[in-house]
Amino acid sequence: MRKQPQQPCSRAPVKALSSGLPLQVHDSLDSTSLEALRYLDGGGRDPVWIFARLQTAGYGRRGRSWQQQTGNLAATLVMPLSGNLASQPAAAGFALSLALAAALEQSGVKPRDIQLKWPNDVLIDGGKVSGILLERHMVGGETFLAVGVGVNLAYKPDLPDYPTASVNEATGSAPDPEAFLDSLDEAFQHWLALLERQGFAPLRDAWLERAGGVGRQITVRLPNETLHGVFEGLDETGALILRQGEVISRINTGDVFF
Ligand SMILES: O=C(O)CCCC[C@@H]1SC[C@@H]2NC(=O)N[C@@H]21
Repeated sequence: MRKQPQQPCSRAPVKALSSGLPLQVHDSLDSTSLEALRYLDGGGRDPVWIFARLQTAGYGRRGRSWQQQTGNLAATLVMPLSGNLASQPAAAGFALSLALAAALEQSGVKPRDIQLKWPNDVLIDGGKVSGILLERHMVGGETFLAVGVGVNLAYKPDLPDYPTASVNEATGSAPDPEAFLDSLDEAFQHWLALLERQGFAPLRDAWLERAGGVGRQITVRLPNETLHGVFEGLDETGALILRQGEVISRINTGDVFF
């Protein structure tokens, strides 16, 4: 029988998702990913999803802030980094992107309107509907992965830098965040199990089938420079392969624009 997770930092109720994974439910948190760190610091070791109805200080990749209002999804899964993920933690981001596409379809978003954008964004009609944040934590000699995910279910933020989307806008109704997380987790566990059985290749193939910009000219903004080239695909670690004339680069971090 699965052990109940320790709850060192909160008395948040714990439910079980359909997959059997426990779910901590918080009314309000600064950030589910910060709570994940507190969970580990407080001695928590078992896998757990941490979910907040309201998140007041969410953050994203490269230190950006992540706006979330009640009605949208904010959650972080803490899990030991083991198996194939240990050598390839980035695969978790591709597995979760694929799971997001499936959960969005289940919520009524048309498959043809859903597109994946490297590394881990999911778009509806070109607008960003979700973001994924992967963080590695070393605690007591063990390594854990915190997989944070935010999804615009009910509302989309108005951002100056890029277009955004919400499920509500796409389908006319907003799924319940906990129900959406249940379906997301189920699909995520499916892709993680496939990663364990067959490695990254089937995830890479499935991701590329739904990805935007493949085979086309794209722009990649890196911390210190901006590159233009053809998006050739992903390598065996999930790095983006960019061709500029005869020069092939493998990019591990950056923002892509189609
Ligand atoms: O696109 C990004 O930059 C990633 C955004 C990740 C946001 C989620 S919301 C749940 C979790 N808690 C956080 O503070 N961030 C992640």
